[in-house]
Amino acid sequence: MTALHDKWLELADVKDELAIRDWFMGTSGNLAIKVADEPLEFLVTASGKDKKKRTDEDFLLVDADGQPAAGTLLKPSAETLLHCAIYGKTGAGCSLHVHTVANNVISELYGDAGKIDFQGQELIKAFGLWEEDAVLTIPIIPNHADIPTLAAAFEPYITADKGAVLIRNHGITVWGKDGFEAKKLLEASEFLFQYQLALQLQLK
Ligand SMILES: CSCCC(=O)C(=O)COP(=O)(O)O
Ligand SMILES: [Zn+2]
Repeated sequence: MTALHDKWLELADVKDELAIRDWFMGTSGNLAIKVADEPLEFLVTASGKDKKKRTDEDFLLVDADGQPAAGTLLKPSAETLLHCAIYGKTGAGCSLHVHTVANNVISELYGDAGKIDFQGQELIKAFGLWEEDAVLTIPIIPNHADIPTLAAAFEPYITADKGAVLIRNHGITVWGKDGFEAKKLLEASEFLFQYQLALQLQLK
């Protein structure tokens, strides 16, 4: 089996699991997985597809600039530049972007603050934060329609091989060393968002 085939299957399996959670509403979301470092090549979801379906045209290989690495009729995700920024700046191997109601509402509630902090929550350990008083900070950036502008706003927050950034009233992008870690961070983030929204309802 080739690295490309292995990585294709790894990303397809992650995609199926996120689809079961209904995290690809209205064709939203995009996923990527690194295939090679030198030169950088990664698989990214084709733009505008129904990501709940599994097909042979779900992903295409792109280069460091997000351009197709081989002749194809498929169009890379409109948000490929964000994945390029992650692989260009870190050793991450997988990056995931989904739109959920919870991540959108949290991004709007905390958008003016530019971040949301989580402390005293067991699930922040998913991000490697094991200390008693540790704080997980998830930055929130504006949702620029122009993707190069969005990628430029996103880039300063790519500071480690794993992380998460909320895009206001749009969605979340997470990255980690492989599909397993990126999915873990995504699920942990969504748990924390849902918890925060449920808690705020109780406090009213
Ligand atoms: C229909 S959702 C608007 C575009 C978007 O935010 C997204 O995540 C999906 O775009 P893609 O080009 O990756 O299909
Ligand atoms: Zn999006």
